Amino acid sequence: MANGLDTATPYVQLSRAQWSDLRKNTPLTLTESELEELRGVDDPIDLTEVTDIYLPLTRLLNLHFTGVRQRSAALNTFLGGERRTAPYVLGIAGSVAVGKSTTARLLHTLLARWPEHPRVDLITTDSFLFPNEVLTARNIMHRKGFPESYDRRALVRFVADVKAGLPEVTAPIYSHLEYDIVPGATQTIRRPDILIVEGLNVLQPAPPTALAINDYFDFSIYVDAKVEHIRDWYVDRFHKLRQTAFEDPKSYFRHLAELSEEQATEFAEGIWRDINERNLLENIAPTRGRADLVLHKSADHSVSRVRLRRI
Ligand SMILES: Nc1ncnc2c1ncn2[C@@H]1O[C@H](COP(=O)(O)OP(=O)(O)O)[C@@H](O)[C@H]1O
Ligand SMILES: CC(C)(COP(=O)(O)O)[C@@H](O)C(=O)NCCC(=O)O
Repeated sequence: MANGLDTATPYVQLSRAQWSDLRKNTPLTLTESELEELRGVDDPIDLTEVTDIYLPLTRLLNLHFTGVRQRSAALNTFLGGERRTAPYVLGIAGSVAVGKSTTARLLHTLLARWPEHPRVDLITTDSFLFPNEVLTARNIMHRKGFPESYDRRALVRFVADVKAGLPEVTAPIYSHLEYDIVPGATQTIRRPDILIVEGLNVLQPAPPTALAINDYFDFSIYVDAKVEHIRDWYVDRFHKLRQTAFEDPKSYFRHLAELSEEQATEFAEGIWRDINERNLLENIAPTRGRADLVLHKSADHSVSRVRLRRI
């Protein structure tokens, strides 16, 4: 039990210290100014967190990537002939405001610095939200982020096409500023070594007889924290956004820049309670057990323990 490795459960539980030891000799390839670029709004992540948490994680993913490549080479040998190796797909799940996008952007940068997988792409599932016009027509604007607010069929098709090695696969683009899909804008994924898919619902199981995006995942990470901490982070970030993004004339929330401090807190707590917390409890948290790795954050946003699934 002492090293978390000899329990009978499918999970290995590791303290922060045990996990950070698993960095071994993985070098730090990120500078303070690069980290500044990758950090999310109001995310206090520093280079110690990168060294202690993200370097062991990239070491694990690099080893796992190599294992998956070897497995697919074995299949190719069996089947004969030349076959293109499929991109390795990594899913990142968790609540609104838990810091998934910082995790995803950091892994995007760090993983691309390994010689075995220099081409890493990142997609966030908000690209597959229905446009506000459709959400309004379906009377589900207040359900943005819930499973039914996504074009799930298009999302599954997208991940399946990337995994199948299609030379170019396109996706729409969502703007947090405009709070909507950007009409006509697309992003193109061109056969990366690794595709990171980040979003609230990436671990949702498929409906009967269909496939889900996680059927195409090689590895998945759930970013976890106590609900009351995530709520505080959401409200704090809302205040930060009021002084930054919401001041932009293009911001969907520009009218909120005018609210008093108390009104803004009340507004943010309302959205948290009615939309994001509900979605977390009903749809997102129940998928945590499906993740290969859970990063558990404490009140100060730092990762305090890690759970790795070994079978
Ligand atoms: N209203 C907004 N305006 C601008 N940026 C936003 C807004 N809401 C969220 N963001 C940014 O969008 C990204 C995704 O946020 P979110 O879905 O809450 O996930 P997470 O906090 O887990 O990364 C974050 O980088 C966040 O800072
Ligand atoms: C855009 C989101 C649904 C997240 O999308 P994801 O990329 O995780 O699929 C979320 O950040 C959001 O805007 N939720 C709606 C409620 C709110 O404004 O907080």
